Amino acid sequence: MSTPPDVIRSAYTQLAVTDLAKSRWFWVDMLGLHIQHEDATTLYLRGTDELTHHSLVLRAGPVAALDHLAYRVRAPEDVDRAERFFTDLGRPVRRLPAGTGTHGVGDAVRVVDPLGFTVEFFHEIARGERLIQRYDLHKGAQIARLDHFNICTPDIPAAYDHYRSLGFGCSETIEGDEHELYAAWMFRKQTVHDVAFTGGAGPRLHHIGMATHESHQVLRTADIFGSLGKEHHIERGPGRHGVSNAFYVYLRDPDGHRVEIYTSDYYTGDPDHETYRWNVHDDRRRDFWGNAVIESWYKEASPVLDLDGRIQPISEAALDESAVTVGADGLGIVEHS
Ligand SMILES: O=S(=O)(O)c1ccc(O)c(O)c1
Ligand SMILES: [Ca+2]
Ligand SMILES: [Fe+2]
Repeated sequence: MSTPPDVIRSAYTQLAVTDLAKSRWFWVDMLGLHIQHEDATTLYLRGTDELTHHSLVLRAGPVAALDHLAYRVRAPEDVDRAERFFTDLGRPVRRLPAGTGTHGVGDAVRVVDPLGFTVEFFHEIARGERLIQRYDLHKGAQIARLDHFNICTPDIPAAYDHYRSLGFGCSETIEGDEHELYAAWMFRKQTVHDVAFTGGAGPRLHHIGMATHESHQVLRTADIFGSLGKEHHIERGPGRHGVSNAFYVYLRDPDGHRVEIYTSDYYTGDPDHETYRWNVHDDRRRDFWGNAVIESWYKEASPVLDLDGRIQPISEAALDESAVTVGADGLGIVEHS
């Protein structure tokens, strides 16, 4: 296997949206993302702490779908490494020299990875002016930055193996009594995850996680949607995660794309960082206070496009976490002293 690219972090998501004006209302007016650039068909957005051009691209299209995920790599040579790595895997690969891909991004390569997701690897990207202390421009959810991608895939062990081959660490897992893998959180930057896997039919995008600095911004997000009678966009939470320990709320945008407003996870940067493993019967794993996970959160997700913009066919999952029940007493089977 050839040398993998040196991935720094999850960097941006490009979504296809069916009504750019409605998406602008949700992502800019309500969530407060900063418009770095826009044209008739596309919005380029970023959070207050982000110094690169964008972390979310919304492009008008006929079908709501994930166009591609994008990871930033450490050096220009890592774009070549990515091209070679996925070519050697026999995967579809398309080089996008500077000026031919996403506005603001330089030389890049897009691949369809072994899980069926269209993924871009780039190094060069235009800079954005520093908004970190422009509190006068921090609006809505006051999102600081993109934190992670969460993808639905039917074969969690295969997803784990693929991302391990790209040098990702594993911070936490959800496992069955026989250690079958239901979910995993994997990282390159030194926090809980850049990517996580939710078991289910796939390839589909489960959600993008956007980080705020404080839990009061998560609560404020829910309050803003409630204030405007738009509470139907709130799908799950606010609450405290077991996995990651983050405080969260999940929203659905006008196309049904899921976004998580997420804050306060933890450092994972030491070389001997150990994976924390949850039992699938522990009902604190996904919500630390034992609140149930709404069915739509397990079942609904966005389809993904291939390199030519066609919807990728999906395969059904072998394991279904939502079908796993906790103990009869309502307590997690894993008894805690
Ligand atoms: O619900 S989980 O606690 O498993 C969870 C943890 C971290 C996340 O980013 C997430 O989306 C979900
Ligand atoms: Ca319980
Ligand atoms: Fe998440």
